[in-house]
Amino acid sequence: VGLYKHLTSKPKIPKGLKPLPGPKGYPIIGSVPDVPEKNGFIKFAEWGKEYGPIYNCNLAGSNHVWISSDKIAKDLLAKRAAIYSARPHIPALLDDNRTSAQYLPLLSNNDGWSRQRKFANAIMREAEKANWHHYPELEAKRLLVELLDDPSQYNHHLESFIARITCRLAWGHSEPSNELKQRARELLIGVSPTGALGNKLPFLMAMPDWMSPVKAWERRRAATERRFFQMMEEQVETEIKEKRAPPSWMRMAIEGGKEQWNFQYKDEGAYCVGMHGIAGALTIAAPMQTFCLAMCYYPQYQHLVQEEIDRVCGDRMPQPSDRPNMPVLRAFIREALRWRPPVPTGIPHYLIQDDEYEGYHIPAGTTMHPLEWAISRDPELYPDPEEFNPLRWLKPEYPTYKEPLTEFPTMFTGSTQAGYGRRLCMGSQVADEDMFIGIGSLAWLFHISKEDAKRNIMMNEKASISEEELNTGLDEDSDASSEKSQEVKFDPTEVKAKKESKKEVKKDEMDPTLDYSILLIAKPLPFKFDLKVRKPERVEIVRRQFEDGMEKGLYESPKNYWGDNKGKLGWGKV
Ligand code: HEM
Repeated sequence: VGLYKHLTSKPKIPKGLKPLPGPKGYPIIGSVPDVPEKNGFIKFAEWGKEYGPIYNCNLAGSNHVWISSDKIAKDLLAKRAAIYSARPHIPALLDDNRTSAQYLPLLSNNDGWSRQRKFANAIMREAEKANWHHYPELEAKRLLVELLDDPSQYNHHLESFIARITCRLAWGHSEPSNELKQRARELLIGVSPTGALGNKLPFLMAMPDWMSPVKAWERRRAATERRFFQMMEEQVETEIKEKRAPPSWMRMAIEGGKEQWNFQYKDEGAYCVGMHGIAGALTIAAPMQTFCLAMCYYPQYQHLVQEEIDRVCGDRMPQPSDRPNMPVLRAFIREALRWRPPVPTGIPHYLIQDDEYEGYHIPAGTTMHPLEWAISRDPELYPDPEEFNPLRWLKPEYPTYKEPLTEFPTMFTGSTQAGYGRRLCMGSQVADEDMFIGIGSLAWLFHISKEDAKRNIMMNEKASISEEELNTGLDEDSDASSEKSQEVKFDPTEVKAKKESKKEVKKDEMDPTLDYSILLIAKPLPFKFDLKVRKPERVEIVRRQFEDGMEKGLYESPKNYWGDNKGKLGWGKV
């Protein structure tokens, strides 16, 4: 009875204030049954239209507030950051994410968080000064060759591209990239509300391992992760002793030591570096895959980015110094992030003290969601928000247009996708560089289309993709050839409005551009498309450069860290 009373009790509303509106839900479980597992963020956005840009929702006894407006998110999460910067508890992890100083993005704003953010700032600035050691350009060559040789594994190659850059930044080597991808995937499952069962049924985490497979899975995940991070630290330590350690975040952690970074437990530096590796490994691959998807369904725009690349780069691959000269490429990237936000529900903040907003009461203990999906669909700011339309960043008649075009549009940095207030993403500059070079290189070499896709490119290796993705079906009938539309023209000096060709986007569940994975970071599920080489001479150029790099030993092969994977450590079943 006590538990029932606790779960069904409503917070007391101080005099003069109103409760936030929101769906009523059911006793105890609240609105859980009304939220579909797939694309739940669309349901939350619909409720935003029904109840307003800030509303309240009970989910299994805990209080959640969903924000669909950038202004409100800034008013609360940034301007009142002192009380809105903690994180909610994630039940499916063994150690308390808020205090364990393992995962910086999941820590509450305590000493561990300040210490690690300081370290993160330093490693990012240092790597940025060194132009990220040109790792994105180096890995872009390997990516293109892999796509030429085996396009059917495109998602594996795109994810490897990102993971290899992050591994090089983190530890100075690309060989742990497959392991990093798996670590990222497993942690993502562990922390996603739609991932590990322990997040839906927290009591499973209180049982002994033999009664709770989900707890045993988490134990193996956590142990494997710890050992992996330790091994990487040991490797860099040895290399430092032997004076052959490439620059890396781990090397900075070791050389600065406790004196500089004030790490409080033995593996803290290894975790902080590893966490940055993980944060980078999957997030950036999502917009890269979204870009390919958008090119298939909005073919009228692709020639714009190709023209720009040909004009600026000719037969060499894009490089970081091209950035000011390529507003169109930046606009495609910014639009891909807006159209399909990589973290559509946002990463939640947690309110530590009762608050009031515009006459509404928000009780302490509320989980606050900046709902990126809805925030990036504000029709005032983004007319026809469901359309992928890169011109909204390039033509003066759109509210989002900003000059000078040498600087705007920015890509990830400065977008709402990077979060709010004191918890702003630490990796936005890495993300910008990786996406600019990665997506730019794809558009430099390939024409992406669905039109001639005769083969099924769904033969993903198990190693490249998680079970939830493998299990989701492919709509064999979907074919973009019916989506042919006129090419759109864009002249940067043109001021007058022109009517763009419009394409109808189906908003029902069958819309293939909404077929995304269900975890916290959403990426398109594998889909059919065709990669056609645009200029055969570019193939020779990129192959030659890659072979040169191979001869110089610049490209390491992936390493297997756990042998047959049957011991206490290794890849969990996902
Ligand atoms: C396109 C790629 C990326 C996206 C969409 C993304 C998104 C986000 C979001 C939404 C947050 C939470 C912000 C908040 O709580 O208000 C975040 C935090 C964070 N991100 Fe990123 N991120 C990306 C890339 C990266 C990369 C490449 C790194 C590092 C190499 C990184 C490191 C972090 C860290 C450490 C935090 C935690 C900051 C804190 O809680 O204090 N992210 N990111």
